[in-house]
Amino acid sequence: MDFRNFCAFHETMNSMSAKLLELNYMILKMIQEGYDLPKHYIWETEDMLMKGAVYFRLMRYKVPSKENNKEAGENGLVAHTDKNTLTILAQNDVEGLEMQTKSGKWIQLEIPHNAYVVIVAETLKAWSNGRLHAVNHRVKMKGDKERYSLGLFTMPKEEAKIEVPPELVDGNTHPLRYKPFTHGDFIKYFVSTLDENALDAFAGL
Ligand SMILES: O=C(O)CCC(=O)C(=O)O
Ligand SMILES: [Fe+2]
Repeated sequence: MDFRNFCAFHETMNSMSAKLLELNYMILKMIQEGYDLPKHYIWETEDMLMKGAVYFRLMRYKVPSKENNKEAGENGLVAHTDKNTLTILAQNDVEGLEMQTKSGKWIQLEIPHNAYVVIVAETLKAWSNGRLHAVNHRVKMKGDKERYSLGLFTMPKEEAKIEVPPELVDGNTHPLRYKPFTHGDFIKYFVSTLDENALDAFAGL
């Protein structure tokens, strides 16, 4: 890539990440409005859930080799839940992203051209008192085309205390599921255990 092309590419990536970040904030706001939370939460929750690092990643998935192809295409990304707040993904028109239903079945997404996928991550699940589901997902490559995806991942600050708003707690239908925790402690615990259910360690009172 020559320098001029590189600058144009850089500019496109910058304006795309800015737009996706805006969309990320907009979705969070819609979630809060959907729960009918008092207005002051909009700022407080943004501060709690969105003011840390923002990662914008381009991912490349190679065409599976012949041997792997025979074994139903093991290339891709292992099953996981995201550990940030909200993830927004875009892809070139090569499918491969799969989501696991609550009953354990894997479904391959058919993502329309130019569409985005929004994934609720673990911290947002905790904040919502488990009302929002952080879906288990993976990438399985099968065909003969490379797949590219672009992801924007928003995260709380390390020291941000994740607390369920009292409005989302209801003794009968939604008792408090997570004690307040800092995002840094959650990530430290996850990195040291690599336990996909790390959030459970912050459950209970
Ligand atoms: O590439 C994709 O579609 C998914 C990527 C992903 O799940 C991740 O990076 O956490
Ligand atoms: Fe993910």
